[in-house]
Amino acid sequence: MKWSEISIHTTQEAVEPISNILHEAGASGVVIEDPEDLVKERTSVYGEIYQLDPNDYPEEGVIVKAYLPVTSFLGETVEEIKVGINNLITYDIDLGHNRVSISEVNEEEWATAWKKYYKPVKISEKITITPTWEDYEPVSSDEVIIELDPGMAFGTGTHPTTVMCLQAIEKYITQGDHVIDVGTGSGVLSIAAAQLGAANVEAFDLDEVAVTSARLNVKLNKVASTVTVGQNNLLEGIEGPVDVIVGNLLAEIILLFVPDAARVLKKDGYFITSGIIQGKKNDVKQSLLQAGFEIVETLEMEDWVAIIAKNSADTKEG
Ligand SMILES: C[S@@+](CC[C@H](N)C(=O)[O-])C[C@H]1O[C@@H](n2cnc3c(N)ncnc32)[C@H](O)[C@@H]1O
Repeated sequence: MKWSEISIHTTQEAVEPISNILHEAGASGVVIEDPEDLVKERTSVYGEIYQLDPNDYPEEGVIVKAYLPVTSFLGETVEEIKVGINNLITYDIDLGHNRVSISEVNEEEWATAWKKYYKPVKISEKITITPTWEDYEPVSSDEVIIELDPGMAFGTGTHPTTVMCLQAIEKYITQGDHVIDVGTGSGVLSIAAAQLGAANVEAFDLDEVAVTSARLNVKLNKVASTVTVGQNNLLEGIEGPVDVIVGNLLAEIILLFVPDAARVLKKDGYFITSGIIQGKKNDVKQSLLQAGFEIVETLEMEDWVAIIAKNSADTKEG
């Protein structure tokens, strides 16, 4: 099959919404070329992304690439993508150069294009994420290794919003917890929660591709007895009480389900939210406080913010 590579030169802030648009348009995965990856402070403390070639990266801005099968609808799909990206301006998202280019690649190039970017990465004190094709040997006995096939849904584990969620999961989840993961993508956060001792994890995503991908990754990591994956819109129709809710979604989407999170969480349960750009941090904080949450920690990485909030209100169920 022939593949077309769509490449968008944009900003760090726009990477996540553009990735979502590409997924919605049928891209089976997204590659992010961010020059900051070449100089990340992770190198000494939290491992490194090996063998990155500076020639693959832009001098400034970020390049987001995705691969679309060449069909007779390709022209329309590309137009839809461009319109979707331009609409992001209405959410105050800086698009930078916003240069979109298309080129054709063959199947072989497509397969290797992926592999060159994904290497084992140590994300936090305990968690290392490794792509399925790498043979990774644990360095210590308590290391938590998550194997992911990143080619299918959002969540290679290395995006700053995911990294902060994983660090918060490691800190706030305790043995036996019941956890809900809203917008599971590749399932990475649910797998981490299960491996760190959660007794029960419910993972939800609106996108069918993500549900399939998360199920596959859950099986691959042998946590299917703890993690169930289902298609659902946010927390609609979900009952608690649970100990922890994690949601790595854009601020605009988090704001839609803050009251539901308070309803479903136990008193003193944690709501780990990420995917928030700096400019939207206070809106999310205010909404959390209004719903009866107490803010216990705010994490920041690049332009992104994660907020960990504790439910001070009693739930109906709990
Ligand atoms: C930024 S990705 C996060 C993926 C993964 N949890 C991670 O941290 O890497 C957001 C995910 O939320 C999903 N999503 C978006 N809107 C949603 C909704 N209304 N209900 C459930 N999932 C949604 C998207 O399909 C996508 O998989």
